[in-house]
Amino acid sequence: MIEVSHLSKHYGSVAAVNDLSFVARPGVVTGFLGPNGAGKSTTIRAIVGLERPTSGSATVDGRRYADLRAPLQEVGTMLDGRGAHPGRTAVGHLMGLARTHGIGRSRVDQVIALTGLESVARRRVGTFSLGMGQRLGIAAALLGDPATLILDEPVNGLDPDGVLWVRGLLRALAAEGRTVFLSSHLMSELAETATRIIVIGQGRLLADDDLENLLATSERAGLVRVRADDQSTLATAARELGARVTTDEAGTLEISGTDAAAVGALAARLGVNLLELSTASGTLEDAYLSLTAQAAQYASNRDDAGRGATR
Ligand SMILES: Nc1ncnc2c1ncn2[C@@H]1O[C@H](COP(=O)(O)OP(=O)(O)OP(=O)(O)O)[C@@H](O)[C@H]1O
Repeated sequence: MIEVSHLSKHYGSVAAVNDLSFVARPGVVTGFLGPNGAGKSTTIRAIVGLERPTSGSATVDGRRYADLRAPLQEVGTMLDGRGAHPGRTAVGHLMGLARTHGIGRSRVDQVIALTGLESVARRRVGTFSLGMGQRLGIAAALLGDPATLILDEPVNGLDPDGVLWVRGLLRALAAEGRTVFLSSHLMSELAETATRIIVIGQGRLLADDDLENLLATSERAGLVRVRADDQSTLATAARELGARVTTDEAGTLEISGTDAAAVGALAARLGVNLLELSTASGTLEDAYLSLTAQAAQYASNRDDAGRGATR
């Protein structure tokens, strides 16, 4: 379990992380999301002991990273897929890490097999594609069979097969009871892999919720999309019943304030033939954009209020 409690990190006058608290639980894939500069890397670096917090704390299973007896066996991290020396082979890199932690050759072979690197295990890391480098980073993170995994952008550079493989692997690792914490700027990817989402902006917590709940807050959730042979008659009637009707770029009607069954029944009463009738599900992207827009609005109101007070 990862616990971040009232964590703040200031660089001079910049508050990279500002009184941030959240918990990433075992058995769950937790996604960590935020715009560029939101403070994700700083938070992750504080969790793995690479940054000293200005105040607050970040612990793994109740202990600071620096106090872990065998970090590799407790927390697997992939902060940079290209962490290995280019002149080393994949197996050489993993053996080097394994030796410092008393991990045997058989575990090295296991993680090489698990990450699909058998055919390139003896190639120099400098010749690896971005995707192979990511697989090697994941292999290194798994080496100590840790209960907690922290992965920064794990699907970066992977081909579609690789992306599917990472999704399956991370879900399986969480299903074994591990804490899986990953950051990604690919929202659709996070929505496919994580079931809990933490969103930060300007160093502060914006949301910490189950994916399902976040998706339900998306403005598009429940929007009825319809194409028909006489859209203007249908649109007028729907508006008269109090629904809000807009048209997307492709000419499809998007109706809110009602549901698909009611729109279907209305069309039948009017004698309008439906060509398509569906209900849009929310996307993480929508939910995220509305959260970050609210945060920007709040910040600008706060700034305005501050300016007003000094006038
Ligand atoms: N060593 C540092 N010195 C000064 N400022 C820093 C330092 N590291 C980060 N910052 C600043 O802190 C803020 C948060 O940066 P951070 O890298 O944690 O964000 P991020 O969410 O990881 O962004 P990205 O998605 O772009 O990697 C930014 O304004 C950044 O410029």
